[in-house]
Amino acid sequence: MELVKGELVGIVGVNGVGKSTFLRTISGIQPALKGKIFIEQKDRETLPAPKLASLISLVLTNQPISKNLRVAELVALGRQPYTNWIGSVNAQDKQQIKNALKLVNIEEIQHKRCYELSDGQLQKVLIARALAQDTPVVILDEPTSHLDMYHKAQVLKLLKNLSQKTNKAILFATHEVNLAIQLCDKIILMQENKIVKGSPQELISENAFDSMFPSDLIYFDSGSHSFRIKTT
Ligand SMILES: Nc1ncnc2c1ncn2[C@@H]1O[C@H](COP(=O)(O)OP(=O)(O)OP(=O)(O)O)[C@@H](O)[C@H]1O
Repeated sequence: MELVKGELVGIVGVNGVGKSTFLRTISGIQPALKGKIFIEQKDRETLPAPKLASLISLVLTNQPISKNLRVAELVALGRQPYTNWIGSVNAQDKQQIKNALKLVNIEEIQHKRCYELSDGQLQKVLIARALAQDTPVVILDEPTSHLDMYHKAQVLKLLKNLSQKTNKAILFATHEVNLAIQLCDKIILMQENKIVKGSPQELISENAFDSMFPSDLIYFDSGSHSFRIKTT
């Protein structure tokens, strides 16, 4: 598989199919059982941790964070791969932090403590931290879990805009298939015995979504490009 700069790529698939395992493997949290990962032509396994941190940023669900920190402080942690051993930020770091807050549109809440934020706001802060890290690749695991329908759409729309504005490759795992179809440039559909990838339109025309779930309860409606519940 290939990730291209400026593209938003969603990974979809049923619970337990391996989406998170795949993302953890790409980002180096766990070793690959098989295969190789190259980032900007460099073999990931040969990259020292600080170099890897300048290439891939990661936003995980339920990752432990210190909610006592203020928003701007948490975003500033994204600069950690570039700061000196005491973590002091220079003018360039400050500019990157400012840019990240602006891109995600959270400047107004930058002085709030993270425990004061809603789940949707916190998710944006974590995305801003990844942007402050200034990497060509951003990986997110279920960035919209715990969010209501409006905020799910808002976060995914934000990722779409960021991929275009910042020219980053953004890869995320999601259960929001209907939203992914509307917003992603490419979709990777993981199934137990095969992986299909392509533009949403390509996957729809190949009827790839038809076999995603057991057919007793829901079905893929090719007219509305969305999953629907069977009423009979
Ligand atoms: N630490 C672990 N040790 C052993 N097996 C694991 C571990 N983590 C995950 N698995 C197993 O690996 C498989 C893939 O899990 P993974 O979490 O990657 O799936 P997923 O597609 O992200 O699922 P979900 O949509 O439920 O988050 C599952 O069968 C899971 O039980």
